[in-house]
Amino acid sequence: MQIIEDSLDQLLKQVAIRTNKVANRDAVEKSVREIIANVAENGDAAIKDYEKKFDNVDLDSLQVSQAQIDQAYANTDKKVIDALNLAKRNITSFHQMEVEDSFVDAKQKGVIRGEKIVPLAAVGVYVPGGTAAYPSSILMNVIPAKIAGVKRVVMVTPPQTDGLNQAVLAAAKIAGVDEIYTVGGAQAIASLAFGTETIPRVDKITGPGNAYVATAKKQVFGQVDIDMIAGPSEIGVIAGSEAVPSQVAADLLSQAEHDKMARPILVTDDRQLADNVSAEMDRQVKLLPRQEIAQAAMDNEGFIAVVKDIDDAFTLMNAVAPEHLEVQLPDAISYLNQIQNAGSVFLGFSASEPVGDYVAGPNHILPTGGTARFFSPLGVQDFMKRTQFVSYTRSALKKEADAITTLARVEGLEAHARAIESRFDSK
Ligand SMILES: NC(=O)c1ccc[n+]([C@@H]2O[C@H](COP(=O)([O-])OP(=O)(O)OC[C@H]3O[C@@H](n4cnc5c(N)ncnc54)[C@H](O)[C@@H]3O)[C@@H](O)[C@H]2O)c1
Ligand SMILES: N[C@H](CO)Cc1c[nH]c[nH+]1
Ligand SMILES: [Zn+2]
Repeated sequence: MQIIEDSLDQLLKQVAIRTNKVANRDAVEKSVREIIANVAENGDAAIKDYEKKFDNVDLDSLQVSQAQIDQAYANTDKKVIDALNLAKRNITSFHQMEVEDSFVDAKQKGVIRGEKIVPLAAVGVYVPGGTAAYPSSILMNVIPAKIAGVKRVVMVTPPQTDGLNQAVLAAAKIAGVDEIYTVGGAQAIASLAFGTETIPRVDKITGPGNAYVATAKKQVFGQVDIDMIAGPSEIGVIAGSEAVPSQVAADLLSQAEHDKMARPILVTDDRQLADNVSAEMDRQVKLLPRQEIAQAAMDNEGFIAVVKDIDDAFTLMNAVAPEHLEVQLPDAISYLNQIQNAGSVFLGFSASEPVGDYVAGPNHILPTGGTARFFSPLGVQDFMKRTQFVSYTRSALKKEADAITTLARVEGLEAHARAIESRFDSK
């Protein structure tokens, strides 16, 4: 990967240029807009056309039957089922800690105030499936939704030319998905946002995907809620001279292999480590089955930055705001409060990123493209909404009536003031 060694100011400028490339984004946005409009107008027929065009599959039916799901579960290797169940246990125990409670406050005489938290009624979860299958992303999407209490979890995933992926269907059964439709890309997002003859319209769409999926979610936001922009994977590693080059390289490649647009970044204060990691990546990438994808990500999106010291490394990484951040430094946990922007953080030499992809328990559906500045990991809160309520007795209202009517008249809203005063008119 390209190594850049410069002052912090220059490196910050480079990061801004690299992470704000618009050329590619414009082309994707245009084609996604067309796909969404076509699906909104032509429903299932448009979906089937796109599935032929992009995934090379002729679809008769879009929905997967319960019998197909049960059969897939029976076909799946017990070792895979056991691993999925272990992941499920850890994801469940972690996400149960996120549950928030409703509250009621009755401290003021005659006034009751509160906030009621309810699950969303129907959500659509996107499970990627273009160049790899993602059973783990089903668990990450669906377990928090079910903990929240969502009744209708609708899963969409691209169809495959060689039939449905059996581990994906098995994971859907383990996670408790309610309905599955084989549709992918922007057309899947459009179908969940607008509804078609077969696919129900949902209240919110969650889940990761490639640039087409992430862009489509952005475009349908408002018609439907979305969780975040969870696009092509990213890994930032901050490492010093104590890190092992072959391990740093392996971790960077673990995310590079997701997508040609994935982004592996190393920031270090040690030029020798930078050279060694670069050489290791060149060696290791040739040994990977997904070499072509990982190499493209390294060439197009990846870089190694050499900074003056570790404080500068954190400043630069906070500007990148990576989806995943590994801190490969001694006493890594002591750096936690230097991290402002990252989707998920992996502390220490053994916390290799894939531990979080599969089993640790925190969610692996995470913000990308610099959006970790303001988005959070997917969680139980994403599947719940809040409604607030108040109740006043007449005498409690009387005490505050003057303040209400004063504020209403300051805003020129006479009807508001009279609504309050009508409670005290003598008739
Ligand atoms: N950020 C996260 O939390 C997270 C988690 C897991 C995976 N991911 C990312 O998910 C992505 C998975 O990507 P994938 O491609 O394997 O599967 P995907 O399901 O996201 O995308 C496949 C779909 O893309 C559409 N598509 C492909 N080329 C197109 C084109 N030229 N025009 C219009 N549509 C087109 C097709 O409809 C296809 O069904 C990767 O980028 C990976 O890094 C991100
Ligand atoms: N690293 C991905 C999130 O960017 C999640 C994943 C699923 N399977 C393997 N990895
Ligand atoms: Zn991964």
